Amino acid sequence: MKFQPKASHFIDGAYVEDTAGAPIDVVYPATGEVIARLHSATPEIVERALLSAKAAQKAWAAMTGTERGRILRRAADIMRERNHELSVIETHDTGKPIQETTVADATSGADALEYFGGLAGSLTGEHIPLAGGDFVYTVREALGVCVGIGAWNYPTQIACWKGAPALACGNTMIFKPSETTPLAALQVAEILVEAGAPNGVYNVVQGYGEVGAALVTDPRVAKVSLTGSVPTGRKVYAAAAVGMKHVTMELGGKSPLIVFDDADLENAVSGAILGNFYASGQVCSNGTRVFVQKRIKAAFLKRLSERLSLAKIGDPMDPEVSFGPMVSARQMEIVKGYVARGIAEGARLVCGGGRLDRPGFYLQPTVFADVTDGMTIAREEIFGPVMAVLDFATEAEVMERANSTEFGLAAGVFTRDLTRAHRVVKAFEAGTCYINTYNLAPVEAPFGGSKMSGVGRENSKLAINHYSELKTVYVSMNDVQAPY
Ligand SMILES: NC(=O)c1ccc[n+]([C@@H]2O[C@H](COP(=O)([O-])OP(=O)(O)OC[C@H]3O[C@@H](n4cnc5c(N)ncnc54)[C@H](O)[C@@H]3O)[C@@H](O)[C@H]2O)c1
Repeated sequence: MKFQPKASHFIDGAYVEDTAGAPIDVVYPATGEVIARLHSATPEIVERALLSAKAAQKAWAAMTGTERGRILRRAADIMRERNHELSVIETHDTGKPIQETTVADATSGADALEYFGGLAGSLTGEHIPLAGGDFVYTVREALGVCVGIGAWNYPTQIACWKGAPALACGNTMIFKPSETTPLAALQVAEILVEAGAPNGVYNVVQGYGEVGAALVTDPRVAKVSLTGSVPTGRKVYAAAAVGMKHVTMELGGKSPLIVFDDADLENAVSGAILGNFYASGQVCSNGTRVFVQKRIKAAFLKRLSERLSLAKIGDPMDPEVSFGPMVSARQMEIVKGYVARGIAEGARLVCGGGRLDRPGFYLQPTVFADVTDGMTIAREEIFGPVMAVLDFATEAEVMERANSTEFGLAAGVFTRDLTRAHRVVKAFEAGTCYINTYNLAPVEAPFGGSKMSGVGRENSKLAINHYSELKTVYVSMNDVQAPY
């Protein structure tokens, strides 16, 4: 098989196999063909990974941040040099067009390795002067062994967004990719070793939910960072709480994108396309509830339909193709179910809605109009190429409706009125907001959700706080005053 890795897991600097684990077939979403067969980690494999990560951690943390950072930055360089090869793997793992994976996956992973590699040498505590010459200093310390658990939409990016800050702070990591897309993280592990990371610093174990659960509950693990759905997040957060572990939760969303009638229409349509159809709609921060002010509704829908007809749907390895298949038959069926619910509940199908007559898991880019707040497609995360367009009249009304959701990952507004834009953003109950654009996630900016969409932030300097803790040291310069 063309994409068969040397073995399923990467532990202590080497590939490791245990065929006793349940099989994991890797399916190329564009054809349905099995391109690799891996095995879920057995308890022995999980134990080996934990021993390896635990054993490597102290020495890794004892290196200077500059030394650790140099390794991460070297890994970033290797990832960029191999961008094409890595993008081909990512496309086969996920089905995302090579046009997308070339610019948004290994490159985004490399950005994280470079950024946190750059920060690693500057991680310090502080000095706090007190009365009488006493003082406190704080020491920024690694947490220990961190577990990263990934979703299937951005396998390379997630492996790096979690690994880079964890390693920069002196932690070691065990990363469990999604069972749907297990290939990319192995490449990240190999590259880190090639760049000079000591054995055991970054390990990859494959598996289904129970492997993730075994890692989360192990007492040797200090922190868990999950990217996944809200139901999984609830379980993982609860399990981590038993051991009082640190957590980062990057979960799902049903984000609002508000288009006022003074917006630049072409930009607003572009934003709605980026926020609904990139990666065939399989993006957590997607603005899937598009609120359009009534006066421009017809023009917006007309232009949106015209622009969507320009999408080139097809073989994701064709560099001209801009829209590929869903990640799996299962996900495609889930999304088809939502399309049927949309129709049954009275939404108006403007375009798409069907499966393409070709092998693979292709659904057309789909737009519903006249969607109302109570409809299933306006309430639940679909995680596919389905946009719901809702009408609104006033700002006060739309803000109330936009926030009326348990989710709070992202939100966006298109308007030429800057005062209104900032007022709207202030009122959004969401972690990541956009004014006159959508879905950009540069490594320099914090990314994450409010409400049920998550806890903590990835990227930016803030991620350092989530992968380290401060030790407080009180130093007395005076005699000790005891009462007796
Ligand atoms: N906020 C973000 O940054 C972000 C990014 C990408 C995807 N997502 C979300 O991820 C979801 C889609 O991904 P998915 O279907 O892979 O999500 P999922 O929740 O089904 O699985 C996520 C990961 O958790 C593991 N897992 C499942 N049960 C577990 C358990 N009990 N203990 C430990 N691990 C367990 C899975 O094996 C997988 O690796 C969507 O909801 C999407 O919004 C969020």
